[in-house]
Amino acid sequence: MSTKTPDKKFIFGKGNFQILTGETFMEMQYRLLKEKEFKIRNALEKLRRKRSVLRTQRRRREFPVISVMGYTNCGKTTLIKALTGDEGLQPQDGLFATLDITAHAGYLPSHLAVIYVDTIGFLSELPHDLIESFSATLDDVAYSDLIVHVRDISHPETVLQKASVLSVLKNLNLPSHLLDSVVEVHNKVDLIERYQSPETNAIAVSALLGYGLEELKGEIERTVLKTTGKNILTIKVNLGGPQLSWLYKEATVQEVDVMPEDGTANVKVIISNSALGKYKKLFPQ
Ligand SMILES: Nc1nc2c(ncn2[C@@H]2O[C@H](COP(=O)(O)OP(=O)(O)OP(=O)(O)O)[C@@H](O)[C@H]2O)c(=O)[nH]1
Ligand SMILES: [Mg+2]
Repeated sequence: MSTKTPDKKFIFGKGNFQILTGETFMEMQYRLLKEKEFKIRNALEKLRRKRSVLRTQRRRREFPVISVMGYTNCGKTTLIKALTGDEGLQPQDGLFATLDITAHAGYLPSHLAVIYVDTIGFLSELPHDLIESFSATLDDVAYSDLIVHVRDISHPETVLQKASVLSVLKNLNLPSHLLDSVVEVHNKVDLIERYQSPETNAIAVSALLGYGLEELKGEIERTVLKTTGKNILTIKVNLGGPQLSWLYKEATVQEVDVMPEDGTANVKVIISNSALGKYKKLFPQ
């Protein structure tokens, strides 16, 4: 499982500012990051134990949940492995390699932690009596924040497969915000010479060779920030007060720029609308 701390270069910012408690600024940031990592681990553990945690109100959840869907064998598990570095994942050549829904943590370019949900692959010729139980495994997708639709672009029937996936998605009664914001991924581009996507919005990747992953993460981040009502802001804080610790706990701190002269710092954060409201109430300017 990937619970790597985000890029130290960004997080640790400048200087080694001495805080009144005797803990250095670097030590404090390290401790706060550890606490954050602990929180992510807990959230994942809960997801594992109880899939219906996905049903806790979308808006109140701390980590955006991204459902990775697509036709069987298109490379969903390989892609999640590449995005999260989760070595426990086992892609396989064959139908229905993934038989249960699992959750995996990853980071987007601005250090936003997200949870990717690996789902069971679609198949158009699914026997009739199985369709219902297959759809039941996808019930919880309705509670995710974003759907990533992976396609095996090298498959001779890729267009039919897309149509079949979209038709199942339509029948799942998903909220319209999910259907309208699907990120389409064209996978296995390494098998096609000089691949040019006919769909302008699709992101071309090779999950196996790691091509196009940064572009995909960027697109996922932009869409997730939009759909979850999060903001990227720079907030000036007094290092003697509790603001910085609060932001580490309740938001995603991206960058801390310390001004040793006056004991303040400019803190770049990703923060939800609701956490921002709380912050303004707790720490009025
Ligand atoms: N050449 C190539 N092969 C890939 C790529 N991504 C995945 N594969 C291969 O495609 C096969 C299926 O990959 P999986 O990740 O298991 O596919 P899946 O969508 O999770 O499959 P199910 O769980 O069965 O629905 C494996 O043999 C992968 O190695 C890619 O970008 N390029
Ligand atoms: Mg799989």
